[in-house]
Amino acid sequence: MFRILTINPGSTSTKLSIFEDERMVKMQNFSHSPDELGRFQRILDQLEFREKIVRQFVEETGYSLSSFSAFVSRGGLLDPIPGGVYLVDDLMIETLKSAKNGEHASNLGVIIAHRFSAETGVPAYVVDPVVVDEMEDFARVSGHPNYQRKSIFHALNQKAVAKEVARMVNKRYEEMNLVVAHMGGGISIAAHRKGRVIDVNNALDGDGPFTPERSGTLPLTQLVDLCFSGKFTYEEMKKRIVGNGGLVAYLGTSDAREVVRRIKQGDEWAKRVYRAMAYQIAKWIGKMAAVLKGEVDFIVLTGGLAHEKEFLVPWITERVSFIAPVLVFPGSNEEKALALSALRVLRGEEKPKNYSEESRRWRERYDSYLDGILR
Ligand SMILES: Nc1ncnc2c1ncn2[C@@H]1O[C@H](COP(=O)(O)OP(=O)(O)OP(=O)(O)O)[C@@H](O)[C@H]1O
Ligand SMILES: CCCC(=O)O
Repeated sequence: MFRILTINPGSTSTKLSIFEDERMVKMQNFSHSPDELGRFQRILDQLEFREKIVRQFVEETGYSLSSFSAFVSRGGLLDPIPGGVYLVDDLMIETLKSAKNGEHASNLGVIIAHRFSAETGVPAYVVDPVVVDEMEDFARVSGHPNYQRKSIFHALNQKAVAKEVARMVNKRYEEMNLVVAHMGGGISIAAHRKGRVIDVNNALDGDGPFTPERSGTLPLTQLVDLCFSGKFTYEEMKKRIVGNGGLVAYLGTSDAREVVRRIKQGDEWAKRVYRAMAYQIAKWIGKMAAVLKGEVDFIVLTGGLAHEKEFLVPWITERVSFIAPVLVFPGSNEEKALALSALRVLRGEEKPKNYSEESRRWRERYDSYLDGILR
């Protein structure tokens, strides 16, 4: 029997679980209030706080860290790599500690898993980090040679749900074309072609539909004007894009349940904003259907917002169901996806990838793309 600890830190939560083979024996979602996290200036400063939670969670089960077969975490803002399972290595930790690709709560999970591994000799893995990049070169072209589109998205849940759909219809993921919309605090909408995510909005950097807490794509010239108006600092402008954008900016809440409550009480403004979010999501699904040349087996809605079946899901569905059947997988399948990936490696069914090698290979391909673009 293999015992696996999954570590999944999000912007407002730390989700932990323990699996024994395929069986989940414990799962807990620790929510962190803005007050609790507000005392930390940088995400990296939360490391000890989050690590303590993980240690306590394990201690309460009565297991020792050395009784585990693997520690596995959702990866963070590493250098771009293809999807898969990766052995955590020193280069990964260096990349995340330097935050050279930015800060994200998922950076912490990898560092914690690596610490546990150093302490016990048990291997640590990362699965489908947010930087998974399988984009076609076409999709990287932004409209100006100085700017390249990037692939940053909910790779772990997107791939887990896509594989679940394939299983459901007795096909392999590599045989299917899907448009998957992960709709959480951030929203990513991706074209999966035969097992590769060939295009997706950058869910973290102001690209895509607006979301509960992010602005998505904004009118560029207005944004530039505001940046140079002298009214806002760099940090304030960034916060308008991620954190205080979207529903938070329009309605003062990121909670879809609160928005639904207001709509039911007759709040027409809340209804208009929420409907606009559904409209933008539908437009991005349409874009990804065009990427797949209309050859779409299913459209898949997932993430926390996919629970909201009274307004949001029907509003999206009415605009996109002409493309392909719409499937709804509320919430996320991340814990199971992490554990099953580690299990495949532990059983010798899959070989973990090497981060240093894959990121170097990606960089070489990217450099040759850039040579073409900047020529
Ligand atoms: N049962 C539910 N009914 C309606 N809305 C819900 C429900 N559960 C969660 N949501 C909404 O889903 C959104 C958050 O989704 P989720 O929990 O997937 O986000 P997250 O994990 O914080 O961020 P991300 O998915 O971007 O990593 C919020 O707007 C929340 O109000
Ligand atoms: C970018 C993917 C994860 C998130 O939205 O925070």
